[in-house]
Amino acid sequence: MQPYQQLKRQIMLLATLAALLALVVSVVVGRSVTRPVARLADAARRIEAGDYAENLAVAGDDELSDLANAFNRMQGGIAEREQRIRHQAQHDTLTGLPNRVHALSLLEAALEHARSSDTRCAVLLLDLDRFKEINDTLGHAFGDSVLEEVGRRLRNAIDSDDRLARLGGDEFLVLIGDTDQASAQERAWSIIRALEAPLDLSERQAQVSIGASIGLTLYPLHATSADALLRRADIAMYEAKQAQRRVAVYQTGHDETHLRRIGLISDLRRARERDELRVFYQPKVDLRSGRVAHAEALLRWQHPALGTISPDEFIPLAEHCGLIHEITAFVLAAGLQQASAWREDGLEIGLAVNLSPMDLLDARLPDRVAGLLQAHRFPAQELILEITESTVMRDVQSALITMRALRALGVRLSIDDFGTGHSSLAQLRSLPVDEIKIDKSFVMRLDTNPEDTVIVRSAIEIGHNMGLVVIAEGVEQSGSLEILQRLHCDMVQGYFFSKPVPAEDFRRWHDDFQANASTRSEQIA
Ligand SMILES: Nc1nc2c(ncn2[C@@H]2O[C@H](COP(=O)(O)O[C@H]3[C@@H](O)[C@H](n4cnc5c(=O)[nH]c(N)nc54)O[C@@H]3COP(=O)(O)O)[C@@H](O)[C@H]2O)c(=O)[nH]1
Repeated sequence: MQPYQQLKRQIMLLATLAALLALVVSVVVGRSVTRPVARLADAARRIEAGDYAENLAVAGDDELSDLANAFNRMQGGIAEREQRIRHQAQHDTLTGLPNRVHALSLLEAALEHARSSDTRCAVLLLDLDRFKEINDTLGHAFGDSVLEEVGRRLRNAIDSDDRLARLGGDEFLVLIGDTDQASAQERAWSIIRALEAPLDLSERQAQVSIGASIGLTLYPLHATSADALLRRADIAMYEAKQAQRRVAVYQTGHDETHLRRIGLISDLRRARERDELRVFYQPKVDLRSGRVAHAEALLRWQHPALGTISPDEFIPLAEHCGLIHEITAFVLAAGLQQASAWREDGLEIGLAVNLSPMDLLDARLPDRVAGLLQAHRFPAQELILEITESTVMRDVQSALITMRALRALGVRLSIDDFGTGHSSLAQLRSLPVDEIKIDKSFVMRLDTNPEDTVIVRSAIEIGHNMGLVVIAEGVEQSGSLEILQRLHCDMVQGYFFSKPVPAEDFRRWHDDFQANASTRSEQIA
């Protein structure tokens, strides 16, 4: 029995040892599998939380190491894609510059820095001139190339500490830290100069000239919040554009004008469909025949709340917001319809219509004019289009293309506001025009200001030497009329004859004028 008991104890001992060994082995094996799996689970949680900083340590070359390597590659891929998405959300795809959203956070950061370091910073809002025409006439792809090149020029023009962004469309923002007004203005001018040379669009084998206007505000002088600084920079930019000053610093108190402007722009978009636009007519009188040669179409806006708005105020707004082509088309159509109706009714006069600077850069204008002349069966030579001298001189080459195309239709052209645009005689001689209109600022005080007589006399001589018809506008007094007759001016226009009036009043005025022809010829002759 004893040997049996001993054997049994030995078997029990061996069995216990075997069981213990199995337990130890299973714990060791289990740990070598669960530890890496737990580390992978931790890494997955980090990635989920957006933390891609740490890679998993990889040792050995078993299946678990392969899995860890795959995890690291996946983490790298996600990090890269996330970085790309973040960059795309904050940058403009065309120029690669920070976009509006990012620009605002850059501005907030710049303001925060200026506040904490008690320094000043400047906001420069840049808007390209003529970009809309380039886009409209040469196409959006061409416009995109222009924006890319402008982005490159601006990058080169700014200092390394400045921040540059594209706010959208043709609007760019430059932030300058730790600066003062004089230095910021100097920087603005160097940016303007950088855009002066024609843009070389090599991929399109084209060159295009484009200018810019910059509005400037300073923190904390002009405002302390990002929103107000940007808004006031926009006000200054508009003023720079209107006054053709290129760079303007915000002037305190100009916000109300800006608010009225914004309101008017939004109302102007609906003015036509609400039937608030009216064309008035003012006579252009031929001094030799004593007859009315043309009726000049002058637009009026009858605003339902603000009353009559002057074209001096709303035409620049229409140009700014891209409505001017629509407005010009409206005046041309309404004027031609009215003048045709008068002609059918025995009143054989021509029509004069004003073109705005932007119309002259619109390559589609000649076709539109041709279509309207045909639609109203109006003789082309009886239509005279008035273009201001400064408009033509701003971009003579582009203006010439449209002017020649209009002239080819038989339409006549007049240089309006003559004497104010500083054009040289050589430039004038090269223009395909038929008439010059001496600006009213030289004519209105002709009877009392001898210096004006000198200017008007030389303008008449210049016009006649070039074989052009000369008209003087702003004739208010009989004394001025007499001087113009003595100086052999061909035509006159002004309140002395009639203010611009609605079509029915014009017709009545004209019939009276004709009926009193003999009395008048004594007066005029
Ligand atoms: N592109 C377009 N421009 C237009 C259009 N309609 C008008 N305008 C331009 O707006 C400016 C102001 O025009 P308006 O208030 O109509 O003034 C005209 C005349 O009333 C004024 N005038 C004429 N005679 C006299 C005068 O004896 N005294 C005096 N104080 N003012 C007078 O001059 C304006 C005519 O200007 P002009 O075109 O130079 O002949 C003006 O620049 C208009 O051109 C439009 O449809 N499109």
